[in-house]
Amino acid sequence: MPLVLGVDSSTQSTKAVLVDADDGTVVASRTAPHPDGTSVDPRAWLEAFDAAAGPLLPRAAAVAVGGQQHGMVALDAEDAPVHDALLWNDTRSAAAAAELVEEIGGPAACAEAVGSVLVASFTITKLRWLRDHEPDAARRTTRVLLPHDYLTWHAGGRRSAPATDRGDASGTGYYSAADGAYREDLLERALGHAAGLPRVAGPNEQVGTTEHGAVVAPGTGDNMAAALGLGLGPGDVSLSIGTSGVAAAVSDSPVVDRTGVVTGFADATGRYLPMATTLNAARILDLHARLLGVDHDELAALALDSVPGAHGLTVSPYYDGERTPNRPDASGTWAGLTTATSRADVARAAVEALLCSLADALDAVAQGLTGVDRVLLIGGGAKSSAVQALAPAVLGRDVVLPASAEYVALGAARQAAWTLSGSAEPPAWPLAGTRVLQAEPTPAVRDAYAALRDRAPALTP
Ligand SMILES: Nc1ncnc2c1ncn2[C@@H]1O[C@H](COP(=O)(O)OP(=O)(O)O)[C@@H](O)[C@H]1O
Ligand SMILES: O=C(CO)[C@@H](O)[C@H](O)COP(=O)(O)O
Repeated sequence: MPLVLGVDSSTQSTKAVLVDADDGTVVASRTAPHPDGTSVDPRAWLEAFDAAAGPLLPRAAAVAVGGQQHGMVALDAEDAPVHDALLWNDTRSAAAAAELVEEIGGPAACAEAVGSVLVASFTITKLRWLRDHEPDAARRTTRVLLPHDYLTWHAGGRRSAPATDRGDASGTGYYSAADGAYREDLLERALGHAAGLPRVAGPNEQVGTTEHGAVVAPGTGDNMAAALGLGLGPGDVSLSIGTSGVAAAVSDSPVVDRTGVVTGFADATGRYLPMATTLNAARILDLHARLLGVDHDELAALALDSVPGAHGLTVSPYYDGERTPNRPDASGTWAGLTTATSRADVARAAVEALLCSLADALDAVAQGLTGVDRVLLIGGGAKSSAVQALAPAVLGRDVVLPASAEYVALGAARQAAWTLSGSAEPPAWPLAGTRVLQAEPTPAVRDAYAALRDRAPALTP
């Protein structure tokens, strides 16, 4: 029974799981926090990787990293960062995104070229921002990596050339998943000059070796790793409540959404991963808990003490700007407060707003599918008993709750086991301990949310 290590370097922390390659049983796990903020010195992720994964690495025969998508790791000729990495949720490049979409020929042409209509999350928009706002740093940029590429290179001691995979590459804005090729012309247009890019490895191709002789697998974006960890199949949609809220499904053919709501990413196995992503998710609950002076369990208990619709309190939860809908400059709005509004209502409104926002993302992804058989709920926010209780009510359908686990790290581990085995398919690890959540639908909650959401028109991408 060889052991394999899966690492999730997501927005808020690094999680590492050491797993039995034969059946996916977790034998050890560790975590390390990341700095707060929407721009981060990427070397902080290397430190978090060393703290979380370092002690487990000597026991692993293979390792893979799933990383938060899109982050801009711009390196100079000595491979030192020229600037803090702007993360997927940093909206300062919103104007650059609009500019690039226009230069590429408009939303439809952009979706055709790179699979998605660019918004501020995409790496390419951050490079344009760098060119315009930090020209010296832009001039010194000789190589551009994504967070998972940077960490994968680190795991292999930088002894092999940097590599990426088509899943994470598909979120850059300078890679076409449909064509399986970089659009270096677009990168050059954004940054002002050419820069080195990691080679795009195959889904289970070895890209390096650790100092202990373990196989380094290509890794992927965190959402692609989650799909692999869940074993997402046709008819499945995953809903992840992490820092971002994500609805994702696997598809055999590329998806091109000219409205820009669904991004046409690639998955980690050679297929595609249409997704809709919100910028505000678990942190909606964090904020309301902080304002109420309670922890997450108390927030959930309070929320369950209120009623559907929170006695008229509706929240537009776009606290940190939003991406679905595309409102990078938005902030949060509370509507329907009265002197009778209770703490329980404030908690309830947060959970309902989070779920309504995810329901919009789910609807957008479902539109491109022939049908949705299962909705699977994962991520830190899915641990909330109020989220679990209210999800089927707000979504108006049964929801599958897999056993609480780090599915991004597990997906990375599964890729590591696949790379180690050299077999044609990833190992078949069971998805044990799932529960089906059911509740009476509460459509009025979504109606109230939609009315508040639509008071301000969305920006056209
Ligand atoms: N029991 C809980 N109820 C609600 N939210 C929770 C709970 N446990 C953790 N969280 C929230 O989940 C988030 C972390 O989720 P995670 O999926 O690890 O995020 P990311 O992958 O973006 O780093 C944090 O914002 C945290 O406060
Ligand atoms: O930008 C996206 C997807 O396009 C985000 O989903 C990031 O990949 C960050 O993920 P989490 O840290 O929330 O898991």
